Amino acid sequence: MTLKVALIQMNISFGNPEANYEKVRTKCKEASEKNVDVIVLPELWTTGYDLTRLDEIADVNGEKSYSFIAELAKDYNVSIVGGSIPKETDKGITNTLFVVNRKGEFVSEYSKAHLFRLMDEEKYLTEGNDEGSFILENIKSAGVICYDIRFPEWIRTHMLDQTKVLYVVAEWPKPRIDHWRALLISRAIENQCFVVACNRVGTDPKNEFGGHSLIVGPWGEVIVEAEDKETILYGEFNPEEVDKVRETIPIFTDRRPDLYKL
Ligand SMILES: NC(=O)CCC(=O)C(=O)O
Repeated sequence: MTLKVALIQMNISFGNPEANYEKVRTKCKEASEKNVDVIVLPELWTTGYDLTRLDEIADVNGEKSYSFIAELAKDYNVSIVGGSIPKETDKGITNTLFVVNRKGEFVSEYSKAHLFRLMDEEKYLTEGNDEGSFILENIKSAGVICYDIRFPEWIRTHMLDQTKVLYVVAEWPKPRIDHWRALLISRAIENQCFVVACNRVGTDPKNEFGGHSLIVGPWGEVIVEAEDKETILYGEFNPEEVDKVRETIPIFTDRRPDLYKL
């Protein structure tokens, strides 16, 4: 079975949720016309990194964004890895990814575990403490957020249970786009999984973002890759290929956790 995915590599209107909702609505409609199974959005797509105004513009309990995405999923008969949004909770504002299926039903949510100091996240956001594993389109999957990919032990934690697809949603700046590519390819090779990674483009007052959304296969091959312009990146792959790679080089059998200081 092949999985058809669409990655919405968009510019994000700084601190302007209404403009971003409208853009996401248009892009999801366009992607759904290609009969994709899964649509993926970038990190903090409702607000961008307008962190100093999160008290005003974060989504209370994530309710508005969640219903918006659930409605789109139902209308267009598509599963959605809904990027992430700033979610106002009792414990603070989290950078939260949520996933809905084709019926618009809630599948899972995950709050970014590693906050990125270089972009002041730790001053305005509260870190998550739970894993991002879920089943989507009958495939064992996981979703993490941007800086999380620099922590191979965290990604490995998600991969120990036959997970086949890792979704990554990001706002990754252009000056480190080589890291983005290298880290994603490394995570795919070392975990023998598909990596489906959606970045944003454009600028905000402090950063220029690098795009290069991509899909990597379990041998580390780049299946499709965007440039640094706004686009919808389409890709198709068979998640079962993971099993062949894991049989050929059985790293999950050969690993020696008894030796590792983790
Ligand atoms: N939004 C992010 O987490 C950015 C991470 C990043 O740029 C990095 O170099 O890591």
